[in-house]
Amino acid sequence: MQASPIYQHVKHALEHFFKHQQYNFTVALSGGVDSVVLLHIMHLLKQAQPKLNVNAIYVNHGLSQYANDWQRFCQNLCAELNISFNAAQVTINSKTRTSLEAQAREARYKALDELSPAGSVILLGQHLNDQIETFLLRLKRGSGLKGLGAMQKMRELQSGRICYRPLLNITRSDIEHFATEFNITHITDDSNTDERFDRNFLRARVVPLLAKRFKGFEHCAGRSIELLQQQQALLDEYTELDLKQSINAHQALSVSQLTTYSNVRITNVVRAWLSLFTQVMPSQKQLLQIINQAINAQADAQMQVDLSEGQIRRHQGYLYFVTPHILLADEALTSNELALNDGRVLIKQQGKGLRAPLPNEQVTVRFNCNSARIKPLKKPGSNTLKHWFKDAKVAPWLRERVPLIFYNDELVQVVGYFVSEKHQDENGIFWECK
Ligand SMILES: Nc1ncnc2c1ncn2[C@@H]1O[C@H](COP(=O)(O)OP(=O)(O)OP(=O)(O)O)[C@@H](O)[C@H]1O
Repeated sequence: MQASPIYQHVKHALEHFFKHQQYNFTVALSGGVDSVVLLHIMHLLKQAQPKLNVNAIYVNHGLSQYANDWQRFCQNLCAELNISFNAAQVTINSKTRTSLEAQAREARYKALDELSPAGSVILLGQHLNDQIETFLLRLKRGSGLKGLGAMQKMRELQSGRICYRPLLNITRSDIEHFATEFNITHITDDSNTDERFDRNFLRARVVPLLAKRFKGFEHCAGRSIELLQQQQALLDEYTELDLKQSINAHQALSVSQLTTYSNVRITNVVRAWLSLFTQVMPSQKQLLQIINQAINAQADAQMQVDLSEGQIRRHQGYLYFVTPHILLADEALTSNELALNDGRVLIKQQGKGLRAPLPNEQVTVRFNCNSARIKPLKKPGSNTLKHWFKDAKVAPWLRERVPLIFYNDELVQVVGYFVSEKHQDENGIFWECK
């Protein structure tokens, strides 16, 4: 086994971790041939490298009638190899197969992260054919450079945990040969052969056809994917530089800086800027609309482009991403200033206004809460904000920009207009917006 190219490959791949004194690994064990082979290799590596700590986790999605059998299989295998084992039970309730797979994946990573010992690297069994199938699925969807780059060998989860795919350059058939040669038993998931599903169709029909016709196709495709990843990494570095050049301290984007760039570079930096605020990228059409309005509209013209999670506004030569709700961070209780996303600043002043918040009152600033109620000082009775705005003849398009100060869920100040009678204090505080 030690002489086999797969063992040598994984050993070589992990040396990078050993160099950094990282010896703790958790195998994400599904019972399928890929992760089972990976587990055997880690078991062997442990003999050669005594510092190595290996454990395994099986995530039981409860989706297959065999899920518990697979769990038992994994548990027995780990007992045989003297590798500590854990299983996590997750619940998935989705209707379509695509969203089901996505949910299962998300739940799986979360469970793996939660159950893995602190600091250990999670090892996943995806191989070169998984990678090519992912590439082809993305090609079918019309993805760009990033999407076609498919899976990264190394990935960092939100928590900072590292996931690593040491078999990503190895073909499925090499893994299967290894298992046959060394009599390694594993489970087979029948649902992987149903060709109504795109990945299975690519796996059973398309990739074998290409591999038969073009010698070395899988490795060549793998090399192309690695090149795409490198080019994306390079582009990311340049994008970072452009973004740094183009934004100010409030993360607003300078229109005059944009105009020094070519069209593709503008589109690229606007996308990168938007990704600071939202995961949902606008369509190509919306993006062009933003760029056109930002650059071509008269300097004093109002600009507003609505996106799903906020609006793009222009103010004194800068673009702002304005979200409807801005929550004050806890430290804002003591801090005297808050920069709003549209370039204005909310400043806490001492004087006639509100009593200070109590220790159990969280201070937040919100926008667009027309149905919130308040009894303003020197006004008759309590009513909705909509009513008081109307009463004070505030133009409708200005109302949404008025910061509203809440103590917990109670509206206490309509900045620039009203203070709550119940919360008033002659020697208190008030918020001003500049
Ligand atoms: N139930 C499971 N428990 C633990 N690990 C799992 C489980 N299912 C899959 N894995 C891990 O994920 C790897 C990839 O599995 P598979 O190809 O079935 O998942 P996938 O849905 O394609 O995931 P991905 O989106 O990450 O490619 C496996 O080799 C294994 O390491």
